[in-house]
Amino acid sequence: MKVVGLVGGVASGKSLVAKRLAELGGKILSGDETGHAVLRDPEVIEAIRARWGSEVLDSQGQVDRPSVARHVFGDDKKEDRKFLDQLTHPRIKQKLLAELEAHRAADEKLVVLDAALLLEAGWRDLCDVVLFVDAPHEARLARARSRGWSDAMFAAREQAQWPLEKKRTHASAVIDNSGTTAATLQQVDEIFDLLVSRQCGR
Ligand SMILES: CC(C)(COP(=O)(O)OP(=O)(O)OC[C@H]1O[C@@H](n2cnc3c(N)ncnc32)[C@H](O)[C@@H]1O)[C@@H](O)C(=O)NCCC(=O)NCCS
Ligand SMILES: Nc1ncnc2c1ncn2[C@@H]1O[C@H](COP(=O)(O)OP(=O)(O)OP(=O)(O)O)[C@@H](O)[C@H]1O
Repeated sequence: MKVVGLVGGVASGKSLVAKRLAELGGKILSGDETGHAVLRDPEVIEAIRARWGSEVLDSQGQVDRPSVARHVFGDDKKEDRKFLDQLTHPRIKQKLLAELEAHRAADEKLVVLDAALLLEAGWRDLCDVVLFVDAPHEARLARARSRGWSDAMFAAREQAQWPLEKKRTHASAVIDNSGTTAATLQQVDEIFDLLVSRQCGR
């Protein structure tokens, strides 16, 4: 089984690449979705309530993510972000490991780990290869706007991550998503062929 990690800037196209790899037979693990599951853990909810108060919980007692986001993204919020990362990242890794083991047991050929913070969180060792999805700042900003993010939200999340050049140097290959989606999907197909098909004896 090959595990492919996807990294890149905010709104660079990681989900687009992941979706194509899934169409080609890969199984997707999402760092964001696994993080959301961790926020439903009662121990995590209690730690969050103790730090920021009941106002970050909704009427069902679940974590209200936009409220937590306001506490952790921003230049002056490093300590709060560190708190959240230390609370969630080990639990996310544990879940990812369990899912990887289940896929290995089912003899899956390819698993895709779509996780913006894969490198920052120290999950590189879960992957055989890491692909960096590249797109210019302006395109990413425009794509983020079209999914409802303000420019401030975009900048604050970007600043909370490694600089893109640093991410790129830790990747095994780069996918250029500065053009049409068709051009990107073509690159994904080629990489998939290298990763899986040829090794399966075709
Ligand atoms: C802060 C939270 C509550 C905001 O939730 P929200 O629904 O608005 O965002 P979502 O989880 O979908 O993440 C969207 C993007 O934000 C960025 N992001 C999320 N968490 C972080 C972080 N701790 N540091 C830097 N960037 C982050 C990533 O680019 C991610 O792809 C949530 O992201 C969270 O619990 N983060 C900590 C866990 C984590 O690191 N998750 C990402 C794993 S890849
Ligand atoms: N080549 C492209 N041309 C036009 N739109 C694109 C292209 N690639 C991605 N998009 C659009 O840009 C947005 C962001 O893409 P996507 O969700 O794949 O990025 P992401 O890296 O997974 O984002 P994040 O991790 O920040 O959630 C989506 O709305 C997607 O449809």
